[in-house]
Amino acid sequence: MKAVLALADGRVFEGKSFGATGEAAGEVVFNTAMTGYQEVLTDPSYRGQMVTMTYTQIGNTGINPEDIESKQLYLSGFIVKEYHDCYSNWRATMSLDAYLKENGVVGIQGIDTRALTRHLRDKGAQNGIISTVDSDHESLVKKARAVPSMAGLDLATGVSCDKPYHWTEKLWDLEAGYTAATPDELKYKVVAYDFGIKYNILRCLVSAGCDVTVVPATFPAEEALAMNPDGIFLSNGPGDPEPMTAVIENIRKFVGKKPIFGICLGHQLLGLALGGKTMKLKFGNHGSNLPVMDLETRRVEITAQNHGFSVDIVSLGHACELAHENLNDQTVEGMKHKDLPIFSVQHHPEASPGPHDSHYLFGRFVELMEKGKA
Ligand SMILES: NC(=O)CC[C@H](N)C(=O)O
Repeated sequence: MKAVLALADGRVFEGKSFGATGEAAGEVVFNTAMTGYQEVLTDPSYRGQMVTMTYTQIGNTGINPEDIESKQLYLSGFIVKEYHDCYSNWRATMSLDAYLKENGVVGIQGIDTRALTRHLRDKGAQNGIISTVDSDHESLVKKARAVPSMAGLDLATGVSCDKPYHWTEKLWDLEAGYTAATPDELKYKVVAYDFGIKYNILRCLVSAGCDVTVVPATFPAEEALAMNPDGIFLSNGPGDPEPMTAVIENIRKFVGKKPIFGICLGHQLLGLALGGKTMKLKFGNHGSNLPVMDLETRRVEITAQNHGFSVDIVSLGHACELAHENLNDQTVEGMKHKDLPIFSVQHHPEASPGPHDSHYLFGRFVELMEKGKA
């Protein structure tokens, strides 16, 4: 069946349908990871977006029940060059096509994803429509233009959990698979704010020795402080951080009281809570091969990223300093408070399926909590 992708600026790509049929809308972004499409599909931070993979063959490893990053698929469309229905992996239980169909995600295959990526890189990420029911270019472009802009959208509050819960699962082990931590392994009490949290972040926290209670985005700081945690964690999530004013106000109440660690949206919300500003980037960074320098050690790490917004470090004045820098576009990759045990990164140190270069950041959080206890 024919499928068409139309962008708001009038560019149109014709391809073939895979996954669910129908019509989907969202901001079109490109992801440069060569592996891990399943993690992309289940990353809540992609809510409201349609993702094109720059890697050309997608589907080869099928879908398995262990590599999901959340309870459902959040992106609204999936765009690939060459879909492979014949999958091969020892853990796979179904094909990507069947998975997208089961979850109602519209896909398009057989388009020139290199041309699409170059277009997005030159013109910037923009809204689009994938359709299997309308093939009229003019009508589709019109629909793409009517999609609301990502800037100004609070999408995170809607993907958060409803009530607090406890997480005990550790990182995956080749022989044992996923196992739960025993109480004696968990030394640091952490309240983790869920703005669309990825499972592997929770596993990294637990494997680093954290006793994790996950709480909804709107959970009052007073109640979190009453739990007497050793540290506060702020998660990744979709959308623009700026409209999340109540959440930002809530985060401010932890400053000076507890060690804080933020990842991606959590990092941006922390920047805003500390009085800084955020901005939308031209096309952002989405992939698992992005070089970053830790300015403290001068070590370069290859990171996984998925963001369209960024913190303006200058707007933070003298409170925070730049701690990590993106070596591709020189954007703010991490910051740390000059006087308080507070730090955050724009990239994803939990990176599942990898790279694991930035795993040490969970250790840094634990060190801050250990100092706080002492
Ligand atoms: N992965 C994330 O947390 C993404 C943060 C935010 N939604 C952005 O696009 O920049």
